[in-house]
Amino acid sequence: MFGPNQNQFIVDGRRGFLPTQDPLTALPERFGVLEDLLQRMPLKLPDGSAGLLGQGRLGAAVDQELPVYDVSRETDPRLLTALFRDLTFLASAYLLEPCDRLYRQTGEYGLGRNVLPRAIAQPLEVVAAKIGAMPFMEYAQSYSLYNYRLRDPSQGLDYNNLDLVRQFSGCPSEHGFILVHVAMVAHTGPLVSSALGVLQGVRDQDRTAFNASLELYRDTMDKINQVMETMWKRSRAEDYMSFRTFIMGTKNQPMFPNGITFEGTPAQSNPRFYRGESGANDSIIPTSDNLFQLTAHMPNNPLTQTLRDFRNYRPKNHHGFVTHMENEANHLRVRDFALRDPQSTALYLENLDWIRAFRHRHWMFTKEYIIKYTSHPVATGGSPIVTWLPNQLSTVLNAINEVSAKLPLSALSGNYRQHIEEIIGRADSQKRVLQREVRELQVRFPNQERFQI
Ligand code: HEM
Repeated sequence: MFGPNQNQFIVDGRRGFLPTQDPLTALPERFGVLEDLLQRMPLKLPDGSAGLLGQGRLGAAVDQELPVYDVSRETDPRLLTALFRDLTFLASAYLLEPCDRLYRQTGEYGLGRNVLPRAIAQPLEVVAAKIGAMPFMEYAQSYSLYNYRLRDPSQGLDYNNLDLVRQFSGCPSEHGFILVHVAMVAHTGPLVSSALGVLQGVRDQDRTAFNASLELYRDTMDKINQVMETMWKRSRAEDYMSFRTFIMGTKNQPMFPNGITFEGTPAQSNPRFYRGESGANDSIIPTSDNLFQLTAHMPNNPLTQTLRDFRNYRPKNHHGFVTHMENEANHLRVRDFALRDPQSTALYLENLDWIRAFRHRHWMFTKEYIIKYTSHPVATGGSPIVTWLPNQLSTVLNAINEVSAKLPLSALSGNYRQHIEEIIGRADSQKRVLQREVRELQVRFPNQERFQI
């Protein structure tokens, strides 16, 4: 177990990056008005009628109905995380409701509300401080990993047994989008244990144990990628823009040129700028980047600084684990240890290939779900839409190229050698395609931060 404390997110070989207990799905009665507003909030309600967002009445309903809850005496970590989830959902709906309405009429976002009212701001600030989060919607503790319920509690965390707790839109594609993330993260127990095993293998200079952990990491990444592939059918590309507005942040976003203020809080006059909800706050890829020392090979540019900034938007223990991976892998020189043996080098390459597969599929998602439909230049997390993801994808492609140059292919046997050759060839051709795509997209999105692939 890594970093035990009161937090709902522990990081261990059992639950991986999921919360240690399944989320609290409804608030206690004393928070009845908040629960009721959230039930009435979605664009479309389960009976097909328009909810508060669908009627454009969410802001007014919050202003008229929501009391200023005193949460200062709440100590139950499960309730605190549920309150954080629920207040951040309401905050984002409140701030972005005007953008959603305008986007649906004109395709433009206009301006969001720039003041978070006291009834949301005050308890949110308190709850966020208690769980060690920024007071804004995030991937793990609100939108995604703390937003599922088990249909049948006696069954496991399979996608078909999952349902949402909170939603903005209420459409099936929103359900699929969020829960595919959860179903992927449900496989991260072995990812965490094998990552620790890789480090231990180097520490003990135990080649057999090192290779066995690399194999488990590879096989787990394979499973995670298989679940990721189901996104295409579980969340339709043409629906994504209809619920994406609500997960935008206030940092680098033209809808919030002066940030937002939190009414009735000690720092009320300070404008706040927060990154929006994004899969970039998931910990699978940062763990992989760090374990395989890819982060150390990222170019020194503003895009890589953005990658670092994203790492602050996650539960404290996720952050601690990801940082531990980076420090230990660099200290132990995982890559050098792998390169001293052909079998380890091949396994290391296979792992790089799964990171490539993840990022390549992800780049396809971004083109098909977003870039096809909008010229808005900033992604929900505040990164430039056409250059940030390629910055990292090209780092992986380059690493495959560099590592493969050091692998004596003749040391590998028949079919396995062929498999590794395919990995090398694919990375090479994807790099050329990516170079061309980014060049072309930069014409349509001229002000993106530039970089060299
Ligand atoms: C329709 C599906 C998806 C779309 C359109 C999408 C879109 C994006 C975009 C635009 C970014 C850029 C960061 C930002 O928000 O500013 C991003 C980052 C990221 N997303 Fe997604 N995403 C999708 C699904 C997923 C899934 C299922 C995962 C699984 C955990 C995921 C994990 C990530 C990661 C790890 C990053 C950072 C990538 C990197 O470090 O290179 N995404 N996503």
